[in-house]
Amino acid sequence: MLLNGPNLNLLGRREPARYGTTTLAEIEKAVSELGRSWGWEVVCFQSNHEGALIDCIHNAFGRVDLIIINPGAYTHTSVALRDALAGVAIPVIEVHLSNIHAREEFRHHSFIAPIAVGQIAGFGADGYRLAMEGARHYLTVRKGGEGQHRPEQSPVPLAQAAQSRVARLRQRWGDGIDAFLILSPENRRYLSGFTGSAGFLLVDREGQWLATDFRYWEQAREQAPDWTLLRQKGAWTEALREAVADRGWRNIAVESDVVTLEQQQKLRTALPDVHWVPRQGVVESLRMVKDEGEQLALSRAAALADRGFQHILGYMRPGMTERDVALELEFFLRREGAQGVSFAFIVASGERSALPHGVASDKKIGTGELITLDFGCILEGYCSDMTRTVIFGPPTAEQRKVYDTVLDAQKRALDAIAPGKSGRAIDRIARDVIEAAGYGEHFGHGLGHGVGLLVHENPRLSALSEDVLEPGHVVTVEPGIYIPGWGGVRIEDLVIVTADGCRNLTTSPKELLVL
Ligand SMILES: O=C1C[C@@](O)(C(=O)O)C[C@@H](O)[C@@H]1O
Repeated sequence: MLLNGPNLNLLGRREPARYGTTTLAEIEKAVSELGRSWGWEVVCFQSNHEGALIDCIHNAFGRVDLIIINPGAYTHTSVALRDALAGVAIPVIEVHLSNIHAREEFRHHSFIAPIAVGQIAGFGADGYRLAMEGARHYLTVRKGGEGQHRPEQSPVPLAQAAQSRVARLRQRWGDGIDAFLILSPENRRYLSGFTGSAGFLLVDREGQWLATDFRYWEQAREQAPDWTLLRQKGAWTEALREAVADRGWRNIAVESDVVTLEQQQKLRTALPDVHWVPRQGVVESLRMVKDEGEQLALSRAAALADRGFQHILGYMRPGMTERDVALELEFFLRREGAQGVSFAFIVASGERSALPHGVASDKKIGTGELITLDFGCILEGYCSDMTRTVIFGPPTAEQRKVYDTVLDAQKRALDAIAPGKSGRAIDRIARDVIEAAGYGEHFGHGLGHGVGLLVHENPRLSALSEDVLEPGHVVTVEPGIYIPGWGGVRIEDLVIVTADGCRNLTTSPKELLVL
């Protein structure tokens, strides 16, 4: 949606030396046509009245993916316009024809800029085209999906990525190993691209085999074309025995943190001469660093969760049960293309918000209660995870204090994230803030965890963590304060560690939303 504020209807004749000669009608036409060429529908609106602009923004809730706005003089005066934009939580790009920062002092401040994705100023009418380019970039790259369209289901280029993963596995599995047997479903998928629910992988120095049963033979050929397919017809250990038979392998590594006692016995019985070498976390350590395709899938999953939050804000009312809210949220995410949810959603209100993992119950949500919503969805196999705490009705001083403490802790931890920092150090930064505010005993869990094919994986941000952050790590940052009998607050974003800090995949507003 393109919004223009007061006096911009005069463009073309208004101070042409400053604002140019292009009319608003010409700008709106150009923007609409550009949008159409990308398959977008652009709605344009101009008003000289603050209230009319605010009504238009309210109407956009749930219907519009992004707002490009030149608020005119309201830029510098209107808290109400800013609140409307923040309230509907639609991403905003602010545009000005003139460079407001090079003009009178009173034009230097914008009430809109702090809640905007970005600001474009000083390029005349061309600024609107630049804003459109910015919108396109934001919606496709940063938010991970164009417009209201379903998130693109294009597969992460797994087959290609998977080959380099196998090469890295060979480098890392250590000396004296003839082959590696992979039984973990996530590791199987990560290395081969095969998404079926059953099967195993065998990798030696030169070859790679994927065994699966009749249900998946076609799928396996398509998804894992570089793997030699072992058609499993009976017990999986039988297929394994045949595959290993004449190869002369003595030492085969197994995932010691995955293999059950029963599987261990079966392996020993099927291949008594093989020495099964325990190896822990080898593939998992590769999985910690997400490649480009994985980062894209994760950012899409996070963007969909953001849209889910926006949707549920408009749906929630006092008197609904936590379960009503969780169901609607899940239904929305599934309808918008999620393959599944990352975990059973947490919707914890009132005293229940003191339960860090208060899965949605039949409790009715009341006015004045803090409500913690912790949820995520799966796209292309990759999970998202986010938490926001909101309230119906004005917060008490204590609720505000707890909220602000958690927010401060979260922001400081986010600011500190960078390659080379330890998970323990980042956890400490958030914990110090919470301890200093007197709530130390009420923050009993770690600050964050890695997210990928599993919603909880390494690296960890916690007091016990040995992990050191690297570019490509994807972690949650989720401090919380939980006071039994009173309630709690948690705020959680999902971020990618970059070369010089982190990129936040969660873009939902973080100031306390009073519904
Ligand atoms: O009306 C306008 C136009 C403007 O938003 C611009 O586009 O440069 C800058 C504002 O300061 C001014 O009040």
